[in-house]
Amino acid sequence: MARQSGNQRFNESGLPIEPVYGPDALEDWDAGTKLGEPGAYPYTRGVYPTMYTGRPWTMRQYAGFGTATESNARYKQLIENGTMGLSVAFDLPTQMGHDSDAPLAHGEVGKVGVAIDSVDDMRVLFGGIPLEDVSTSMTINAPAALLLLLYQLVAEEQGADPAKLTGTIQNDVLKEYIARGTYIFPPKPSLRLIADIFKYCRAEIPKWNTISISGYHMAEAGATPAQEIAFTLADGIEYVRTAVAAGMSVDDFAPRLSFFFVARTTLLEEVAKFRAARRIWARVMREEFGAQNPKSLMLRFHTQTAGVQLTAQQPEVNLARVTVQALGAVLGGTQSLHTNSYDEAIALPTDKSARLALRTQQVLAYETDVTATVDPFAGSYVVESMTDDVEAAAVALMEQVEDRGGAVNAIEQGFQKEEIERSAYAIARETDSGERVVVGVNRFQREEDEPYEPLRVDPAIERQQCDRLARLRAERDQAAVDGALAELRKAAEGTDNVLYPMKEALRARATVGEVCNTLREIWGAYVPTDSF
Ligand SMILES: CC(C)(COP(=O)(O)OP(=O)(O)OC[C@H]1O[C@@H](n2cnc3c(N)ncnc32)[C@H](O)[C@@H]1OP(=O)(O)O)[C@@H](O)C(=O)NCCC(=O)NCCSC(=O)CCC(=O)O
Repeated sequence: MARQSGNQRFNESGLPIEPVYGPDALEDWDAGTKLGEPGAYPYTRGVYPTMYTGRPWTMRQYAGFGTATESNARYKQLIENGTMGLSVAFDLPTQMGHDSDAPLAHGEVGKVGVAIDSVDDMRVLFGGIPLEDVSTSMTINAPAALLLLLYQLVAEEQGADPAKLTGTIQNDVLKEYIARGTYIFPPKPSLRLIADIFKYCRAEIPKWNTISISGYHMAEAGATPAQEIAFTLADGIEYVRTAVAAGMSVDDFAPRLSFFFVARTTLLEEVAKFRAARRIWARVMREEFGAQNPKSLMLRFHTQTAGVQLTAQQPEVNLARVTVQALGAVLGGTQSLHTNSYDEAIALPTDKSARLALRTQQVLAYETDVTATVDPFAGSYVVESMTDDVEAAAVALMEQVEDRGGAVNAIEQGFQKEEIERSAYAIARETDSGERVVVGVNRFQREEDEPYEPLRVDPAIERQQCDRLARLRAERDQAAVDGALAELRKAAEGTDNVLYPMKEALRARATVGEVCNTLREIWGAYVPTDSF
């Protein structure tokens, strides 16, 4: 919502927003250079010439909880309801590279996602789902290589050709240091691992999107739209530099970089943000990195509607919020979309709320006219002006990151985190004072909400998962596991690609925790230098 100071109103990025925009707003504006054609440089109008007139975005609902068996059932239900791609949520122990029976995992098994300890669990997770035919996103970062290899192992067991596998691993560790927190190793070995993943995928799984460079979590932590894209693109630049320094040519990996942003209820600014992000990335890739392949210049992105804007009070109102947020993502040209369930501010989505969230996307895709024409806001006085404004603000922030020596150095100096904290504090202050209206929270409240029965994860799941692990350790060929982990250790100490020995260890049924612990012993664990 627009904030006001005196007579001047400001958008979420803190930039002035005028009550009326007219031709004078675009006086020096040149459609040829600012817009180009859809599917052509600078990709302001979208990455594909036909966009949704050719094919709708991928409806990709993020899901996963409890054991692999329960999550498998949810995926099948989503597919039956018309979801177009899978998106796996892992529990915290898996995300941190701990087995379900590790002391640190206690109380967290299966809570915020599915618990995956070994290839046995992965086989159950995708049982009955032909992996050659579905595209799967996995929200996994520090242990991304492991989960990707487990996926490949299960796909191969199904008889799939790895060259045909499509999907995405999040694999974006830099934003974990800034906003999300599931890092394991320090930046240097983390970046080396990411370069190993880029090389491995190019050789073995060439259609896989190797990373999902994410601003979503920064936005959820309070980043403004300009900060969200600036810090995300700055992380992207760091990854490109890392891969180039590791000996790859930019066009060998850049076509498989992907991005992930939030969509807020401030629809006009969000559309401007997506368009600005595409323009900046295309320019950076062409001018700074000399990319030649058009696919290297295209910023392809997934969007999730803003969870932080959902309220526990009067939760059905969230359906309206999610619709507006999703509409912004579509008008901004997203490639893939997750719409949150209306009950997500309270608990894990129920079957019904998950279905309603997907139905929201289907209404937008099939009952409205926004898919009938590409980039409907092109030439709009206000949206083009805002696109320029958000772009300029983001570029200025990216320069501040560069002045600090790039994304990693800026992270080590606490720059991005401090900037985001400042924005989050401003939002909290405005909400408390009522300057920022949140329907049902600081205006239009009700005395009593209707009763709501949330979905809860059964605590017995942890016991079951520990029993599975005990069985696995008793059954497997321990000498084979030890030998494979020794090979992995050797590669991690040297410069060989770690993914090849890692795959053999996982095939021999080494667990996620055992593989990560082997790497922890060599690479150490990251300790944040927090200024808060
Ligand atoms: C690139 C994206 C963004 C989208 O990939 P998709 O496969 O869905 O879409 P796509 O690449 O655009 O399209 C698939 C294929 O169709 C083609 N295609 C699509 N539209 C076209 C058109 N109009 N004309 C011609 N071709 C077209 C593309 O070229 C591509 O083929 P080719 O490939 O052959 O060109 C990917 O990375 C992705 O799916 N990301 C999802 C990430 C995600 O779900 N994250 C959840 C995070 S959840 C989270 O983190 C929040 C909570 C937490 O903290 O845990």
